[in-house]
Amino acid sequence: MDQNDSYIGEAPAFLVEDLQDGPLNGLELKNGTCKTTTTVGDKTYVTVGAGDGTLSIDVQIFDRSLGEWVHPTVLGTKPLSCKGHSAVLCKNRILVLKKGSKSDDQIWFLEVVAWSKGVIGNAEKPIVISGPSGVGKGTLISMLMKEFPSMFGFSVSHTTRAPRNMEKDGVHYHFTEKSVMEKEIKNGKFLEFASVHGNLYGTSVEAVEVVADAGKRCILDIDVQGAKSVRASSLEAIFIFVCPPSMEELEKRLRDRGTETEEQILKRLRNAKAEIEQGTSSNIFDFMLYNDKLEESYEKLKKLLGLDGFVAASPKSAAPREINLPVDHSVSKIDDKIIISSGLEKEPKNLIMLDVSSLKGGAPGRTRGLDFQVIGASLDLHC
Ligand SMILES: Nc1ncnc2c1ncn2[C@@H]1O[C@H](COP(=O)(O)OP(=O)(O)OP(=O)(O)O)[C@@H](O)[C@H]1O
Ligand SMILES: Nc1nc2c(ncn2[C@@H]2O[C@H](COP(=O)(O)O)[C@@H](O)[C@H]2O)c(=O)[nH]1
Repeated sequence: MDQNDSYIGEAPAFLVEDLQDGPLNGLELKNGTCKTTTTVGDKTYVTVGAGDGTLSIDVQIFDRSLGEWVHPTVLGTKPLSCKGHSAVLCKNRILVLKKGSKSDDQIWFLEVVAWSKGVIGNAEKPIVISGPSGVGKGTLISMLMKEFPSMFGFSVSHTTRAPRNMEKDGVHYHFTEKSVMEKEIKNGKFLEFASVHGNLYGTSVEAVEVVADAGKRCILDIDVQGAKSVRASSLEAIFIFVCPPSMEELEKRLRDRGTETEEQILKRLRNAKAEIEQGTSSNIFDFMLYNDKLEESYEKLKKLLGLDGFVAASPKSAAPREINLPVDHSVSKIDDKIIISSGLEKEPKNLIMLDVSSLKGGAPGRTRGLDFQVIGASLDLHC
């Protein structure tokens, strides 16, 4: 272990020396370009990058009141390290700017302590569709995605159930071993998960965020327990419960679909009763949709999503706004503005002003609502 490595419970000598001078905020440490310290209350958060782009940026905490190092379990997808990074405290989160990284990988938030990727702009609220097995959720979602392919994207869940004949891994589900999924649940990969009809199902944070990253509105097809968990999470969504016209009709649809064994059909029908009771009586759902006649139900669904009379346009070619972050930069903060400046000493400074006044969402996943302005001609800006 060299002097740049950090120990759990013991402060490396060079860090103690740096930290003795009092709280440092967002400054890179003397001994390494890939380490920053940010102080929040009693704790100094040290982000450590390996610099080779393969390992992730590590987080260590120096508890100043105890004089001890803490190595926390950090939730969320971790950013890979890079040529170096800067950090600045804003709105109780640490904004980390990665040097020399791709435009969709430059801005991260460390939400004391979970990582969430910083994204320019906002996304429309995801739509959670729930209801008993066989009611027609998948059918309605397919119709919506077929008519509005550029508007909606599907959240591909993980499941431990076996694939059906026509189902493709990565398209309908991520089919996963139980032991793998249990480990991933422990690692904080899932926004929600539940045991449904004897198998594990879960929505990963990434499944929802990749859809929004592609500029589409995300649709989740999940059971009532999952909807309840999402409702309790930081993800703001619209919740729709799909009801069958009768239990007889639900049974007919399940049987006619021909994808389940007799035992599974009976299990799903038993669970349906509890789901309908919960779905219709709880405060989880914003809308009830009775799926009797398919075409009529589809029209109602479009209406409640504000899509009635809406003509599907061809995809807009609005390119995402990207910051071209200078590799060598310094960071400072004035109120809700983060000033990123580059340019050699005595040369005119190139400035990017990152506006964090409208931050939305947060860990786990993405922090949206960032905006920026470029002040200075020589910075490339892809707009
Ligand atoms: N309004 C409807 N009238 C008649 N049949 C329907 C209607 N809606 C869907 N179906 C049929 O019912 C069956 C079940 O539909 P679907 O697979 O979409 O249900 P689901 O709610 O997604 O079920 P699961 O939760 O098990 O995935 C399918 O064969 C579908 O074609
Ligand atoms: N809580 C979650 N429920 C999910 C998820 N993905 C699907 N589901 C629900 O499971 C049942 C059965 O689905 P099937 O494909 O086996 O018929 C159904 O009610 C789905 O809505 C998930 O990620 N989380």
